[in-house]
Amino acid sequence: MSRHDAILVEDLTVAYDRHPAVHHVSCRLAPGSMTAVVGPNGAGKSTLIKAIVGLLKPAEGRVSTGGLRRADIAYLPQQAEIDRSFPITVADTVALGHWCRAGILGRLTGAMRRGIAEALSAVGLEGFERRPIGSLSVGQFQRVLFARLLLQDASVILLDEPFNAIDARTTADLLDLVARWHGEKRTVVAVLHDMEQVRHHFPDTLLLARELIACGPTPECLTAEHLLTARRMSEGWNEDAAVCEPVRRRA
Ligand SMILES: Nc1ncnc2c1ncn2[C@@H]1O[C@H](COP(=O)(O)OP(=O)(O)OP(=O)(O)O)[C@@H](O)[C@H]1O
Repeated sequence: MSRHDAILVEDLTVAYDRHPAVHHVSCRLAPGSMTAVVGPNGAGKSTLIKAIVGLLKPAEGRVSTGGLRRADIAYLPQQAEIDRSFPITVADTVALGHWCRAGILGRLTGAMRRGIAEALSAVGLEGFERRPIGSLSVGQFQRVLFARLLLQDASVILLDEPFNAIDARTTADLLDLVARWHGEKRTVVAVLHDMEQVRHHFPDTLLLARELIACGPTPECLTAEHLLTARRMSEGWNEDAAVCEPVRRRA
């Protein structure tokens, strides 16, 4: 695991067809922090995560990932964005965690295979190596993706709605893994909808409604007042008319 400086988001605007989904957001995610990203539907949470990973380019502002290489940043997209019809085994899916580091031309060594077996055991899927991923339940597949994250050994781990449609038992097991990563001083950022989960497990929160409402210790961010502000801003947002001024000046 590589050490890194804080992740800095500075005056970030990310737009789709020039309509901003994230609007002039600035925040700092300290190394080793564990932050929940929350906000109403369509608030820009996934967009912010994708911009931090580098999958979306800023229309304005910038993201600095503390001197890390792309391989040091692990990203788990929403399950809905992952094609499970691809005929690939559990072992090969988990092995992708190695390829992120070794490159796809590397060979699976005996040590790597042991690593895969250990990671599967850690997520409660011992002996699942040969199963095709298409045959797994939603919860089992999420466990596989967490095993892959374990192998990737990244300094920064970004999770987009990791517990959406996941059963309570699996959620509890995977939350334990997230807490373990936090204990290992990795930087964890997770998009979440369950406020109780956030209050219980995430020391820091970033509340978004396209613009930043609050960022910092969870008890200070998740106040009734901030949540109301986020809801009102989200309801008041005009999808069609909101071409970002700085973007328009540039065009
Ligand atoms: N690929 C895309 N093309 C055009 N617009 C998009 C695209 N992806 C997202 N958007 C729009 O950007 C806005 C923010 O979407 P985003 O998915 O980032 O929000 P979110 O907070 O993650 O939402 P949810 O909680 O519903 O998952 C929404 O209005 C959405 O419709």
